[in-house]
Amino acid sequence: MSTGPLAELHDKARAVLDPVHYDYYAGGVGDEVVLGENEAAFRRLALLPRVLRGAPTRDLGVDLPGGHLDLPVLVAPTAFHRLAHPEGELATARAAAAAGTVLVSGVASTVAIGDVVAAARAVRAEASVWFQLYPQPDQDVTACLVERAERAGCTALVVTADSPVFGRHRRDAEHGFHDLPAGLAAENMRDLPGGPPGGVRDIGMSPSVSWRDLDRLRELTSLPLWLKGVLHPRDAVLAVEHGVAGVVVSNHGGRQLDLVPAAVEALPAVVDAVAGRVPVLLDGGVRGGGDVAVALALGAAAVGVGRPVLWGLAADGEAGVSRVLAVLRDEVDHVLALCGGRDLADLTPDLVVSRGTGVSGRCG
Ligand SMILES: Cc1cc2nc3c(=O)[nH]c(=O)nc-3n(C[C@H](O)[C@H](O)[C@H](O)COP(=O)(O)O)c2cc1C
Ligand SMILES: CCCCC(=O)C(=O)O
Repeated sequence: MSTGPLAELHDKARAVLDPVHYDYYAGGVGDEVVLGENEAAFRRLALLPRVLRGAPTRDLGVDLPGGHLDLPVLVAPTAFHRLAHPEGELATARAAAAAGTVLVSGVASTVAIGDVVAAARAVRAEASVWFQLYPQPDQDVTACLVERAERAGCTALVVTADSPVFGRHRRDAEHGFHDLPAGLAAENMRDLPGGPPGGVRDIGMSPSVSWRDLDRLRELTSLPLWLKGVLHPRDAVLAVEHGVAGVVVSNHGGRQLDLVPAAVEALPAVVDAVAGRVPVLLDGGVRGGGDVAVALALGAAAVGVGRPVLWGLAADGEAGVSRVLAVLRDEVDHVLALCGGRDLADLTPDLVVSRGTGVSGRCG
């Protein structure tokens, strides 16, 4: 059982959420093996701190294609925030902007992207919001979504590649949860080609999605493109060859294929394959500053958090999301100090060892 401020927010969220919506957020695919492994894999890793090389203050900033982060944690795209809180994505956007980080706002947002970006910019004029999308089976719909994101002022696109079909979530099937409650909708899907006038189209998944779709997106927009949901190092290389601005190592929070490795276990091979050509992000199972530090030491430029943000939002709206980001910021800073770091570049791979296997001598 975990304790601490983030676990408390999770407990509060569980208490206030409709159990069906709690299970939608919390659940994973299949037997939820990967869901558990994402967190468990971090527990199997340890940090070997360096001593006597500290600094009075630490710089946690990261520059990425599409925006600067004041802390190496951004908000991963998660669907339907108005299930958690009436202000939904508006509250999340304000909290992310105030913390100086990026919100990756999903196509499956219950607030239209233009309103999400406006909420972030009202808090901080230079706030960056990225737009996540699934390439839609109908290319006109994809093009329309990209245009909406550009018009809204998004500064990057995140293309999710791990969902050629949707994962089968048993908790949702058991509850019969298939539709949003009345009054909530995926607002970015309103008034699209082929959809009902004024109404909302379903978000499509396309089993035939291919690298050609990524190329088409590159032709459609000059925004930096991130490819999310990469686990195989060969795909990371292909992504670089297809001109992505960055790669997100992710197993969708254990919600797609229940056979894959934990995100942090897939990270090192992708980092090796990419070889510094573009930044690599990781999401999945990050639940504290120590996890952030481990992921960065293994080569991630920053990490995304999904469920912790949803728990903060459900527990206390904008203030709850702000608290999640403040806790992570404070914990990363503290761990970095304890590792004798002055900035994030001091988190190097030699600081990460496996728990329970001894420490082999490396003096690089
Ligand atoms: C409720 C929920 C909805 C999600 N919706 C999306 C989505 O619409 N698009 C997407 O690319 N990823 C989505 N994800 C995956 C997250 O972006 C991210 O990969 C994952 O949540 C990270 O794991 P964590 O929750 O352990 O931090 C969703 C995750 C959750 C939990
Ligand atoms: C069509 C909505 C997709 C949401 C999603 O990606 C998830 O629940 O994991």
